[in-house]
Amino acid sequence: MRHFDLCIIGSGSGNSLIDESLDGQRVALVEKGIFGGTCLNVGCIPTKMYVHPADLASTPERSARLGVRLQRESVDWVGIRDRIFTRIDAISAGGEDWRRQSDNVTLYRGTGWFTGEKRFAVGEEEFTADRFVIAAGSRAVVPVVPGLEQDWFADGAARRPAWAHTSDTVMRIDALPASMVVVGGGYVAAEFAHVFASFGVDVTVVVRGQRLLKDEDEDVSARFTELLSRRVRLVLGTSLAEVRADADGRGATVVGNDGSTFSGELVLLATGRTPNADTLNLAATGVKVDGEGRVVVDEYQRTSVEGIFALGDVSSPWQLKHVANHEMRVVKHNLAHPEAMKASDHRYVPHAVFSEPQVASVGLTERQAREAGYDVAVAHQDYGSVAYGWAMEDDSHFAKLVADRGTGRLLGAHIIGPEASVLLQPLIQAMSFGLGAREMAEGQYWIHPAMTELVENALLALDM
Ligand SMILES: Cc1cc2nc3c(=O)[nH]c(=O)nc-3n(C[C@H](O)[C@H](O)[C@H](O)COP(=O)(O)OP(=O)(O)OC[C@H]3O[C@@H](n4cnc5c(N)ncnc54)[C@H](O)[C@@H]3O)c2cc1C
Ligand SMILES: NC(=O)c1ccc[n+]([C@@H]2O[C@H](COP(=O)([O-])OP(=O)(O)OC[C@H]3O[C@@H](n4cnc5c(N)ncnc54)[C@H](O)[C@@H]3O)[C@@H](O)[C@H]2O)c1
Repeated sequence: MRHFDLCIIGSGSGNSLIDESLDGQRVALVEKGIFGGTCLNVGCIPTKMYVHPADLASTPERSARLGVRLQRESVDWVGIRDRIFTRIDAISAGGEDWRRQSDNVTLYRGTGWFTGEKRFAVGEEEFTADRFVIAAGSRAVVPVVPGLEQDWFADGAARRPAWAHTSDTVMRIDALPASMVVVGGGYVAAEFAHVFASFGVDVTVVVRGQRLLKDEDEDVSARFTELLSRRVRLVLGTSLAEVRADADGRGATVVGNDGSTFSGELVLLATGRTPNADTLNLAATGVKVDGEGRVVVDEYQRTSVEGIFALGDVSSPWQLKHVANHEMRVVKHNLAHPEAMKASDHRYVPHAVFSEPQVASVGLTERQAREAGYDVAVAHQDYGSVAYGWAMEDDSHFAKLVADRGTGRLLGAHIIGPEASVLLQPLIQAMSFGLGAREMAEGQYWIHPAMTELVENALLALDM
């Protein structure tokens, strides 16, 4: 049986582990799907390559109130799609070729699973390795309701009806549908609702709760829900009970728990992602999994088995690429320096939702801070209160800061509005490096009249 020094399962963030620090080691890299993983092929990168044209396509909606009347003439879906995937597919193929050519890496293409203690199989081949890194990611969850078959969405499935999609397939459709129903109220629903509504599709979003982006600070989530409802048909408080394919096969009808029905040429299931840990037969090698289906890791990304690490969506409660990348760098260090391991830093993990409007957030919401017992100061600053916001005639967006009067430091920062993901970054920096809110506001120049004055004024508005 073949033996490796290291086996990496998953070519997303796992592929980035391989560099000159592994020269001279025999490495097995196992990948069952498109080379390069979720972010590159079906996640962050293509979605944002659609979001930017969508921002442009929706400009007429925003510019008219400033006296600039524009018209969206047309959206060349096929042109946009092919531009995006010609670029991405080439990166994926190039990355795969590069790995095939490396002297010390053996690329296994297929689904792998553990067959024993540090023993692994891919198809007919079985091998052992001294060390493993489990970087197998997550997959879209398909609700178990009548009318949806789980098999349609399995790897390489051919039977899926043309109307049924998850984020894995919806970006490659042949033509824009006239109408679509999005099920879910999280990141994927928010981003694709923006993309398709901007491109002229009649979008209905069906959410089981009362708000979209329910894990955001309540003020942000409430404002986002209100603003998106101006752009799409938003149906709140309705659980998915059934999906009925239309008789002519050209669409489907989503049925809510109260019997309400919503029809679309396309149905996008945006109902979360689950770790792929359950597909790896981890019990055979003794790696523990928690109640949420995630591989259990400690702060050094070590699993319950010595020499087996895990990183990214398969083990992390944050299903975010910057978290997977951070954990990958930690694992890379810990593989090379077992005597001086580094811990992952999950203190201030930010995220952004690239919808219209954008939302970005880090740290505690106001409710979480109060429940944790802090002496909480809160500042709420409207975009429209600073000079650049006047230029935009903004009346919808804001930044909200949550701080601890005890230490003078920020506990959380939440922004909804244009470039929220960029405006948040200095606040992430302040929290990460322990900079006090007042010091941050007063200890530097803020360019006038840039939008960053929103952050300056929010900091100054904290009553501390
Ligand atoms: C639509 C969408 C948009 C997103 N946008 C953003 C964003 O804007 N910003 C952000 O931070 N995050 C975003 N994410 C999340 C981000 O893509 C993930 O957090 C990240 O890609 C996870 O990386 P990973 O390395 O853990 O897993 P992956 O990149 O998924 O890699 C895991 C790999 O393992 C392979 N694999 C799994 N099981 C096996 C097996 N048994 N045998 C062989 N191979 C196996 C899979 O095929 C896959 O290629 C988005 C996700 C989606 C779905
Ligand atoms: N910009 C980004 O960083 C970005 C973008 C897209 C995805 N992602 C990552 O991918 C993950 C998956 O995104 P997502 O939007 O699918 O998940 P999510 O967890 O953000 O949202 C899932 C939504 O589906 C609803 N839901 C779940 N089960 C349901 C059911 N049976 N019936 C009806 N509704 C149901 C939930 O209430 C929630 O509104 C995110 O958690 C995020 O980490 C990140």
